Amino acid sequence: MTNTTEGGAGGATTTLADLEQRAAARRERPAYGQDALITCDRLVRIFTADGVEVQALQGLDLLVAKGELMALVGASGSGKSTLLNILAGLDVPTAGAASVGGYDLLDMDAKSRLRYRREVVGFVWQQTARNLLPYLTAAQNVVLPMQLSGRDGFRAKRLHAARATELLTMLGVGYCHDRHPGQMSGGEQQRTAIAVALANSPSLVLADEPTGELDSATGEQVFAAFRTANEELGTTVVVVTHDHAVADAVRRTVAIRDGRTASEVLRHTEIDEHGQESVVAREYATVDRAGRLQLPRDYTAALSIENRVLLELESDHIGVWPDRPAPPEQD
Ligand SMILES: Nc1ncnc2c1ncn2[C@@H]1O[C@H](COP(=O)(O)OP(=O)(O)OP(=O)(O)O)[C@@H](O)[C@H]1O
Repeated sequence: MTNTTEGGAGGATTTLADLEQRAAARRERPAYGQDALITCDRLVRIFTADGVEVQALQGLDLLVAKGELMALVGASGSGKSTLLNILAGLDVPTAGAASVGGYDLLDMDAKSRLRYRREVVGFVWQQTARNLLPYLTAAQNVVLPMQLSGRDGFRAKRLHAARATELLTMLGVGYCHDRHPGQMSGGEQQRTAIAVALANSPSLVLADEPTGELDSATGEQVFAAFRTANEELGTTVVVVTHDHAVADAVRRTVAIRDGRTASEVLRHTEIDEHGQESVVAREYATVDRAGRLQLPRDYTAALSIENRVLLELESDHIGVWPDRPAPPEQD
């Protein structure tokens, strides 16, 4: 039997066998985010302050693969810190789904939340003073999270001390081993903070504006330390930043607008016919799970697009046209 239906845009004929094939392909498609380290699926976070609701995240979708080094950017108030706090296990979303390394961030009891925060994720804050305890040396600061995660005894102590030395050296601040934060520069403190975040070998390190308080040369050194952690240890790194030098130095920069991922820039290296290497950046708009797309504001403004557009499906692209009033009918 060959039932046929008229297809949508092109009016092509679809057979029953085609439909069965499509249904089978859909069944076999891997689940959303199956291979990702971070999966955010229609994530919502609503805050209520003085009886007023603020929708900080409004159905945010994001996948981050294991081993990525990526940046999150966006205007003030777009929801970046809210997302980072959720991924850090410090805040709980109102709705949607979020998981990191198999931990469901909406459904963790107090014990697993503590284990998650100690062992799966490391965090570096913008304020250097918030990252380190002032009365401990750099090495003691790095040892602390290892002690807190429960391993103790003489052998453990030796291993902790050796790991602290190794991490500080790897990040270029081995010479700060016995210094207190007050005896270190802002950049040295931030690199030590990265060592602290890496102490328990987390899969993920999150950083909120880690170069925000630093001059550009020092900021570059701190970013280089994140890159070292990513390349040497394979740690996935997500950095929220307003710093163009950081946003331009990663392979993937995701922009958040009004609590949703709006666009992303992907960069790759190309080699021309003379063997010259150059980094090529392409900007993409994000299509969410429901097929929604945010058009860039300057594009909509340039064509005076307001509340609707005409769409035309072509064989290899979709045309988006401003809605123009129909010309007056001729008598
Ligand atoms: N605890 C809270 N209570 C009430 N509203 C909040 C709370 N935290 C964040 N918000 C609101 O949620 C929205 C998103 O805030 P968020 O801090 O995530 O933005 P952001 O993109 O990190 O901004 P910035 O770049 O200025 O740090 C803002 O409107 C903010 O005022």
